[in-house]
Amino acid sequence: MTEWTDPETFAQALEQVETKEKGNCFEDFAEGDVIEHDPGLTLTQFGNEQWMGQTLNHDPAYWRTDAAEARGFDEPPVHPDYLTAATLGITVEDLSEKGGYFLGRTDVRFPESPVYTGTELHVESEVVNRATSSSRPEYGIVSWRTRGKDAETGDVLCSYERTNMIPRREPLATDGSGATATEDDDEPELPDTFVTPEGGYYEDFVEALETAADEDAAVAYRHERGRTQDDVTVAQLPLSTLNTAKQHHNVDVMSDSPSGNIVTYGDVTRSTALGHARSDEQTWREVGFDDESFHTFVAVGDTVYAFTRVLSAENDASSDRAGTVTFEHIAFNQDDEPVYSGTRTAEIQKRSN
Ligand SMILES: CC(C)(COP(=O)(O)OP(=O)(O)OC[C@H]1O[C@@H](n2cnc3c(N)ncnc32)[C@H](O)[C@@H]1OP(=O)(O)O)[C@@H](O)C(=O)NCCC(=O)NCCSC(=O)C[C@H](O)C(=O)O
Repeated sequence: MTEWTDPETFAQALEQVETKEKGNCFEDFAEGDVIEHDPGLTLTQFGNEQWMGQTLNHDPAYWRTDAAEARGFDEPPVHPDYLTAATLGITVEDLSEKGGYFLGRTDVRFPESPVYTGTELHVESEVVNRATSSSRPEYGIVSWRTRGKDAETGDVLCSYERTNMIPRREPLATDGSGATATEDDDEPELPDTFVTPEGGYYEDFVEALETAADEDAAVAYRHERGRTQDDVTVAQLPLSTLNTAKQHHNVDVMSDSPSGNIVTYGDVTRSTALGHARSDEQTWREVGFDDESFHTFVAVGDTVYAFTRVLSAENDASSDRAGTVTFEHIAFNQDDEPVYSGTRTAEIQKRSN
Protein backbone atom coordinates (compact mmCIF):
# COMPACT_ATOMS: atom_id res chain seq x y z
CA MET A 1 0.00 0.00 0.00
CA THR A 2 1.26 3.52 -0.84
CA GLU A 3 2.52 5.57 2.07
CA TRP A 4 0.15 8.51 2.75
CA THR A 5 3.17 10.77 2.75
CA ASP A 6 3.75 10.03 -0.91
CA PRO A 7 3.15 13.57 -2.36
CA GLU A 8 0.54 12.49 -4.91
CA THR A 9 -1.36 10.37 -2.38
CA PHE A 10 -1.20 13.10 0.23
CA ALA A 11 -2.45 15.77 -2.19
CA GLN A 12 -5.42 13.55 -2.99
CA ALA A 13 -6.10 12.91 0.71
CA LEU A 14 -6.04 16.65 1.40
CA GLU A 15 -8.57 17.21 -1.35
CA GLN A 16 -10.93 14.53 -0.08
CA VAL A 17 -10.96 15.11 3.68
CA GLU A 18 -13.03 17.70 5.50
CA THR A 19 -11.33 20.65 7.19
CA LYS A 20 -12.27 21.14 10.82
CA GLU A 21 -13.10 24.81 10.54
CA LYS A 22 -12.34 27.63 12.93
CA GLY A 23 -14.39 30.76 13.47
CA ASN A 24 -17.85 31.84 12.36
CA CYS A 25 -19.30 33.15 9.11
CA PHE A 26 -21.75 36.02 8.70
CA GLU A 27 -24.69 33.56 8.66
CA ASP A 28 -23.72 32.29 12.13
CA PHE A 29 -24.47 35.62 13.84
CA ALA A 30 -27.98 36.76 14.85
CA GLU A 31 -28.78 40.08 16.48
CA GLY A 32 -29.14 39.65 20.24
CA ASP A 33 -26.82 36.61 20.46
CA VAL A 34 -24.57 36.83 23.51
CA ILE A 35 -21.21 35.09 23.29
CA GLU A 36 -19.08 34.32 26.36
CA HIS A 37 -15.56 34.02 25.02
CA ASP A 38 -13.73 30.97 26.29
CA PRO A 39 -10.19 32.31 25.95
CA GLY A 40 -9.11 34.61 28.74
CA LEU A 41 -5.77 35.99 29.70
CA THR A 42 -3.96 37.40 32.66
CA LEU A 43 -2.78 40.92 32.00
CA THR A 44 0.91 40.54 32.77
CA GLN A 45 3.68 43.06 33.22
CA PHE A 46 5.56 41.36 30.37
CA GLY A 47 2.59 41.59 27.99
CA ASN A 48 1.95 45.19 28.99
CA GLU A 49 5.57 46.28 28.58
CA GLN A 50 5.99 44.37 25.32
CA TRP A 51 2.92 46.10 23.87
CA MET A 52 3.88 49.58 25.12
CA GLY A 53 7.54 49.24 24.10
CA GLN A 54 6.82 48.08 20.55
CA THR A 55 4.13 50.74 19.99
CA LEU A 56 6.28 53.55 21.45
CA ASN A 57 3.98 54.24 24.37
CA HIS A 58 6.59 55.40 26.83
CA ASP A 59 4.55 57.40 29.38
CA PRO A 60 6.66 56.93 32.57
CA ALA A 61 3.57 56.40 34.75
CA TYR A 62 3.13 52.99 33.06
CA TRP A 63 6.81 52.07 33.49
CA ARG A 64 8.14 53.59 36.73
CA THR A 65 6.75 53.30 40.27
CA ASP A 66 7.60 56.90 41.26
CA ALA A 67 5.90 58.29 38.14
CA ALA A 68 2.93 55.96 38.72
CA GLU A 69 2.56 57.17 42.32
CA ALA A 70 2.74 60.80 41.18
CA ARG A 71 -0.28 60.04 38.95
CA GLY A 72 -2.17 58.56 41.91
CA PHE A 73 -1.61 54.88 40.92
CA ASP A 74 -0.38 52.26 43.42
CA GLU A 75 2.06 50.91 40.84
CA PRO A 76 2.45 51.09 37.03
CA PRO A 77 -0.95 50.00 35.71
CA VAL A 78 -2.01 48.17 32.55
CA HIS A 79 -1.95 50.56 29.61
CA PRO A 80 -5.42 51.24 28.15
CA ASP A 81 -4.22 50.37 24.62
CA TYR A 82 -2.97 46.95 25.74
CA LEU A 83 -6.18 46.42 27.70
CA THR A 84 -8.26 47.31 24.62
CA ALA A 85 -6.17 45.10 22.32
CA ALA A 86 -6.33 42.17 24.76
CA THR A 87 -10.10 42.57 25.19
CA LEU A 88 -10.53 42.41 21.41
CA GLY A 89 -7.88 39.69 20.93
CA ILE A 90 -9.80 37.28 23.17
CA THR A 91 -12.95 37.72 21.04
CA VAL A 92 -11.36 36.96 17.68
CA GLU A 93 -11.69 33.17 17.81
CA ASP A 94 -15.49 33.52 18.05
CA LEU A 95 -16.10 36.75 16.14
CA SER A 96 -13.58 37.39 13.39
CA GLU A 97 -11.15 34.48 12.97
CA LYS A 98 -12.92 33.48 9.77
CA GLY A 99 -11.37 36.52 8.10
CA GLY A 100 -12.73 39.82 6.96
CA TYR A 101 -11.46 43.11 8.19
CA PHE A 102 -11.77 45.25 11.28
CA LEU A 103 -13.55 48.33 9.87
CA GLY A 104 -14.16 50.46 12.92
CA ARG A 105 -15.03 50.83 16.56
CA THR A 106 -16.79 53.38 18.75
CA ASP A 107 -17.76 54.08 22.36
CA VAL A 108 -14.49 52.68 23.74
CA ARG A 109 -14.67 53.38 27.47
CA PHE A 110 -12.59 52.71 30.57
CA PRO A 111 -13.53 53.16 34.23
CA GLU A 112 -11.78 55.88 36.22
CA SER A 113 -9.85 53.43 38.38
CA PRO A 114 -6.68 51.87 36.93
CA VAL A 115 -6.28 48.18 36.07
CA TYR A 116 -3.23 46.45 37.53
CA THR A 117 -1.16 43.58 36.17
CA GLY A 118 -2.25 40.19 37.46
CA THR A 119 -5.89 40.91 36.58
CA GLU A 120 -7.59 38.05 34.73
CA LEU A 121 -9.68 39.21 31.81
CA HIS A 122 -13.01 37.59 30.94
CA VAL A 123 -14.77 38.89 27.83
CA GLU A 124 -18.31 38.70 26.42
CA SER A 125 -19.90 40.14 23.29
CA GLU A 126 -23.40 40.72 21.99
CA VAL A 127 -24.30 40.89 18.31
CA VAL A 128 -25.88 44.34 17.90
CA ASN A 129 -26.09 44.68 14.13
CA ARG A 130 -25.86 42.53 11.04
CA ALA A 131 -25.99 44.11 7.58
CA THR A 132 -25.50 43.24 3.96
CA SER A 133 -22.50 44.74 2.21
CA SER A 134 -23.72 46.32 -0.99
CA SER A 135 -20.25 46.52 -2.48
CA ARG A 136 -18.85 43.12 -1.47
CA PRO A 137 -21.36 40.26 -1.89
CA GLU A 138 -18.95 37.72 -0.42
CA TYR A 139 -18.99 39.57 2.92
CA GLY A 140 -21.53 40.85 5.44
CA ILE A 141 -20.99 43.55 8.05
CA VAL A 142 -21.40 42.63 11.73
CA SER A 143 -21.20 44.85 14.83
CA TRP A 144 -20.76 43.58 18.37
CA ARG A 145 -20.82 45.25 21.77
CA THR A 146 -17.95 43.81 23.80
CA ARG A 147 -17.21 44.01 27.52
CA GLY A 148 -13.88 43.02 29.05
CA LYS A 149 -14.38 42.22 32.73
CA ASP A 150 -12.24 41.49 35.76
CA ALA A 151 -12.85 37.73 36.04
CA GLU A 152 -12.80 37.92 39.84
CA THR A 153 -15.01 40.95 40.54
CA GLY A 154 -17.06 41.18 37.34
CA ASP A 155 -16.18 44.88 37.03
CA VAL A 156 -16.18 46.11 33.43
CA LEU A 157 -12.64 47.25 32.59
CA CYS A 158 -13.08 48.08 28.90
CA SER A 159 -16.13 48.20 26.64
CA TYR A 160 -16.75 49.19 23.04
CA GLU A 161 -18.75 48.50 19.90
CA ARG A 162 -16.81 47.21 16.90
CA THR A 163 -17.67 46.49 13.27
CA ASN A 164 -16.02 43.96 10.93
CA MET A 165 -16.51 42.71 7.42
CA ILE A 166 -17.19 38.98 7.87
CA PRO A 167 -17.09 36.36 5.07
CA ARG A 168 -20.40 34.81 4.05
CA ARG A 169 -20.63 31.05 3.70
CA GLU A 170 -22.59 31.68 0.50
CA PRO A 171 -21.92 34.91 -1.45
CA LEU A 172 -25.01 37.06 -1.87
CA ALA A 173 -26.53 37.05 -5.35
CA THR A 174 -26.48 40.67 -6.61
CA ASP A 175 -27.42 42.45 -9.79
CA GLY A 176 -23.86 43.72 -9.90
CA SER A 177 -24.97 47.25 -9.21
CA GLY A 178 -23.18 47.53 -5.85
CA ALA A 179 -21.81 50.79 -4.56
CA THR A 180 -19.72 52.58 -7.14
CA ALA A 181 -16.95 55.05 -6.48
CA THR A 182 -18.12 58.62 -6.89
CA GLU A 183 -15.86 61.30 -8.30
CA ASP A 184 -15.14 63.90 -5.67
CA ASP A 185 -14.46 67.13 -7.55
CA ASP A 186 -14.66 69.33 -4.48
CA GLU A 187 -11.52 71.23 -3.56
CA PRO A 188 -10.30 70.16 -0.12
CA GLU A 189 -11.58 72.59 2.49
CA LEU A 190 -8.82 73.48 4.91
CA PRO A 191 -8.35 76.53 7.11
CA ASP A 192 -5.80 79.22 6.18
CA THR A 193 -3.65 78.65 9.25
CA PHE A 194 -2.61 75.72 11.40
CA VAL A 195 -1.79 76.41 15.01
CA THR A 196 0.62 74.15 16.94
CA PRO A 197 0.35 74.13 20.75
CA GLU A 198 3.51 75.46 22.43
CA GLY A 199 3.76 72.46 24.74
CA GLY A 200 1.84 69.39 25.80
CA TYR A 201 -0.01 70.63 28.91
CA TYR A 202 -3.76 71.31 29.11
CA GLU A 203 -3.16 75.08 29.11
CA ASP A 204 -1.18 74.77 25.85
CA PHE A 205 -4.16 73.17 24.13
CA VAL A 206 -6.55 75.80 25.56
CA GLU A 207 -4.30 78.65 24.37
CA ALA A 208 -3.89 77.12 20.90
CA LEU A 209 -7.68 76.70 20.56
CA GLU A 210 -8.21 80.33 21.62
CA THR A 211 -5.67 81.53 19.04
CA ALA A 212 -7.32 79.45 16.33
CA ALA A 213 -10.79 80.75 17.23
CA ASP A 214 -9.65 84.32 16.40
CA GLU A 215 -8.83 83.47 12.80
CA ASP A 216 -9.60 80.95 10.05
CA ALA A 217 -7.41 78.36 11.75
CA ALA A 218 -7.32 74.87 13.22
CA VAL A 219 -5.10 73.40 15.90
CA ALA A 220 -3.44 70.62 13.93
CA TYR A 221 0.09 69.25 13.66
CA ARG A 222 2.02 66.10 12.81
CA HIS A 223 4.28 64.04 15.04
CA GLU A 224 7.80 63.24 13.95
CA ARG A 225 8.11 59.63 15.00
CA GLY A 226 7.30 56.75 12.66
CA ARG A 227 7.28 52.98 13.29
CA THR A 228 8.00 50.60 10.41
CA GLN A 229 5.99 47.42 10.70
CA ASP A 230 7.91 44.19 11.17
CA ASP A 231 7.27 40.59 12.20
CA VAL A 232 6.94 41.63 15.84
CA THR A 233 4.26 44.26 15.28
CA VAL A 234 2.38 42.39 12.55
CA ALA A 235 2.41 38.80 13.86
CA GLN A 236 3.76 38.74 17.41
CA LEU A 237 1.75 41.47 19.14
CA PRO A 238 -1.69 40.22 18.03
CA LEU A 239 -0.81 36.62 18.94
CA SER A 240 0.30 37.84 22.38
CA THR A 241 -3.32 39.00 22.93
CA LEU A 242 -4.68 35.60 21.73
CA ASN A 243 -5.83 37.25 18.50
CA THR A 244 -6.10 34.31 16.09
CA ALA A 245 -7.08 36.35 13.01
CA LYS A 246 -5.28 34.80 10.05
CA GLN A 247 -4.81 38.33 8.66
CA HIS A 248 -1.84 38.75 10.98
CA HIS A 249 0.04 35.45 10.79
CA ASN A 250 -0.94 33.25 7.82
CA VAL A 251 0.86 34.50 4.71
CA ASP A 252 -0.31 31.46 2.74
CA VAL A 253 -4.03 32.18 3.16
CA MET A 254 -3.66 35.95 2.98
CA SER A 255 -1.91 35.84 -0.41
CA ASP A 256 -5.39 35.18 -1.83
CA SER A 257 -7.25 38.00 -0.03
CA PRO A 258 -8.06 41.68 -0.66
CA SER A 259 -4.80 42.73 1.07
CA GLY A 260 -2.68 40.05 -0.66
CA ASN A 261 -0.54 39.76 2.48
CA ILE A 262 -0.66 39.65 6.25
CA VAL A 263 -1.60 43.01 7.73
CA THR A 264 -1.06 44.84 10.99
CA TYR A 265 -3.70 44.33 13.71
CA GLY A 266 -5.83 47.50 13.81
CA ASP A 267 -5.10 47.91 17.51
CA VAL A 268 -1.34 47.92 16.81
CA THR A 269 -1.73 50.59 14.12
CA ARG A 270 -3.85 52.87 16.31
CA SER A 271 -1.78 52.31 19.46
CA THR A 272 1.40 53.19 17.54
CA ALA A 273 -0.13 56.41 16.20
CA LEU A 274 -1.46 57.25 19.66
CA GLY A 275 2.00 56.57 21.12
CA HIS A 276 3.45 59.16 18.72
CA ALA A 277 0.74 61.66 19.72
CA ARG A 278 1.10 61.02 23.45
CA SER A 279 4.87 61.61 23.20
CA ASP A 280 3.98 65.26 22.48
CA GLU A 281 1.55 65.75 25.40
CA GLN A 282 1.32 65.28 29.16
CA THR A 283 -1.36 62.58 29.31
CA TRP A 284 -3.13 62.20 32.66
CA ARG A 285 -5.80 59.59 31.89
CA GLU A 286 -7.51 58.07 28.86
CA VAL A 287 -11.29 58.58 28.92
CA GLY A 288 -12.43 57.02 25.64
CA PHE A 289 -12.43 56.77 21.86
CA ASP A 290 -15.16 57.20 19.26
CA ASP A 291 -15.67 56.94 15.51
CA GLU A 292 -12.56 54.85 14.92
CA SER A 293 -12.13 53.74 11.29
CA PHE A 294 -9.50 51.71 9.50
CA HIS A 295 -9.19 53.08 5.99
CA THR A 296 -6.62 50.87 4.33
CA PHE A 297 -4.23 48.03 5.11
CA VAL A 298 -0.90 48.37 6.88
CA ALA A 299 1.65 45.61 6.13
CA VAL A 300 5.24 44.62 6.96
CA GLY A 301 7.52 47.40 5.65
CA ASP A 302 4.88 50.15 5.97
CA THR A 303 5.63 52.98 8.38
CA VAL A 304 2.95 54.32 10.74
CA TYR A 305 3.02 58.08 11.41
CA ALA A 306 0.52 60.28 13.26
CA PHE A 307 -1.32 63.56 12.77
CA THR A 308 -3.39 65.32 15.45
CA ARG A 309 -6.21 67.83 15.32
CA VAL A 310 -7.33 69.32 18.63
CA LEU A 311 -11.12 69.62 18.72
CA SER A 312 -11.96 70.99 22.16
CA ALA A 313 -10.76 71.50 25.72
CA GLU A 314 -12.92 71.59 28.85
CA ASN A 315 -11.97 72.13 32.46
CA ASP A 316 -14.06 69.19 33.71
CA ALA A 317 -11.61 66.35 34.32
CA SER A 318 -11.92 63.78 37.11
CA SER A 319 -8.94 65.43 38.84
CA ASP A 320 -8.34 69.16 39.25
CA ARG A 321 -4.73 68.46 38.19
CA ALA A 322 -5.95 67.88 34.62
CA GLY A 323 -8.34 69.18 31.98
CA THR A 324 -10.23 67.23 29.32
CA VAL A 325 -9.10 67.49 25.69
CA THR A 326 -10.75 65.90 22.66
CA PHE A 327 -8.50 65.10 19.72
CA GLU A 328 -8.90 63.64 16.28
CA HIS A 329 -5.91 61.41 15.52
CA ILE A 330 -5.11 60.22 12.02
CA ALA A 331 -2.52 57.49 11.46
CA PHE A 332 -0.92 57.62 8.02
CA ASN A 333 1.66 55.67 6.07
CA GLN A 334 4.88 56.52 4.22
CA ASP A 335 2.80 57.56 1.18
CA ASP A 336 0.79 59.99 3.36
CA GLU A 337 -2.35 57.82 3.06
CA PRO A 338 -4.62 57.81 6.14
CA VAL A 339 -4.82 54.28 7.54
CA TYR A 340 -6.75 54.98 10.77
CA SER A 341 -8.75 57.86 12.23
CA GLY A 342 -10.66 58.33 15.44
CA THR A 343 -11.56 60.82 18.13
CA ARG A 344 -9.99 60.48 21.54
CA THR A 345 -10.98 62.10 24.81
CA ALA A 346 -8.15 62.25 27.32
CA GLU A 347 -7.39 64.10 30.50
CA ILE A 348 -4.24 66.16 30.06
CA GLN A 349 -2.13 67.34 32.96
CA LYS A 350 -2.23 71.05 33.91
CA ARG A 351 1.05 72.95 33.98
CA SER A 352 -0.02 74.76 37.09
CA ASN A 353 0.27 71.60 39.26
C1 LIG B 1 -11.76 46.31 3.96
C2 LIG B 1 -11.58 47.31 2.82
C3 LIG B 1 -10.65 46.71 1.75
C4 LIG B 1 -12.91 47.52 2.16
O1 LIG B 1 -12.74 48.52 1.23
P1 LIG B 1 -13.89 48.92 0.22
O2 LIG B 1 -14.36 47.74 -0.52
O3 LIG B 1 -13.37 50.10 -0.54
O4 LIG B 1 -15.13 49.33 1.08
P2 LIG B 1 -15.33 50.32 2.28
O5 LIG B 1 -14.09 50.64 3.01
O6 LIG B 1 -16.14 51.45 1.80
O7 LIG B 1 -16.22 49.44 3.28
C5 LIG B 1 -16.87 48.22 2.93
C6 LIG B 1 -18.26 48.23 3.54
O8 LIG B 1 -18.12 48.39 4.95
C7 LIG B 1 -18.83 49.55 5.41
N1 LIG B 1 -18.04 50.17 6.48
C8 LIG B 1 -16.80 50.65 6.38
N2 LIG B 1 -16.39 51.12 7.57
C9 LIG B 1 -17.42 50.92 8.42
C10 LIG B 1 -17.63 51.20 9.81
N3 LIG B 1 -16.68 51.78 10.55
N4 LIG B 1 -18.81 50.84 10.36
C11 LIG B 1 -19.78 50.26 9.64
N5 LIG B 1 -19.64 49.95 8.32
C12 LIG B 1 -18.48 50.30 7.74
C13 LIG B 1 -18.92 50.47 4.19
O9 LIG B 1 -20.01 51.35 4.32
C14 LIG B 1 -19.09 49.45 3.07
O10 LIG B 1 -20.44 49.04 3.04
P3 LIG B 1 -21.14 48.64 1.67
O11 LIG B 1 -21.00 49.82 0.76
O12 LIG B 1 -22.55 48.31 2.02
O13 LIG B 1 -20.41 47.43 1.13
C15 LIG B 1 -11.04 48.69 3.34
O14 LIG B 1 -12.04 49.27 4.16
C16 LIG B 1 -9.80 48.54 4.12
O15 LIG B 1 -8.75 48.21 3.60
N6 LIG B 1 -9.88 48.78 5.41
C17 LIG B 1 -8.78 48.57 6.35
C18 LIG B 1 -9.07 47.32 7.12
C19 LIG B 1 -7.94 47.05 8.08
O16 LIG B 1 -6.78 47.07 7.72
N7 LIG B 1 -8.29 46.77 9.35
C20 LIG B 1 -7.32 46.51 10.38
C21 LIG B 1 -6.59 45.23 10.15
S1 LIG B 1 -7.59 43.78 10.13
C22 LIG B 1 -7.71 43.42 11.83
O17 LIG B 1 -7.18 44.10 12.64
C23 LIG B 1 -8.52 42.23 12.19
C24 LIG B 1 -8.68 42.08 13.68
O18 LIG B 1 -7.69 41.26 14.20
C25 LIG B 1 -10.03 41.43 13.91
O19 LIG B 1 -10.08 40.24 14.07
O20 LIG B 1 -11.03 42.18 13.87
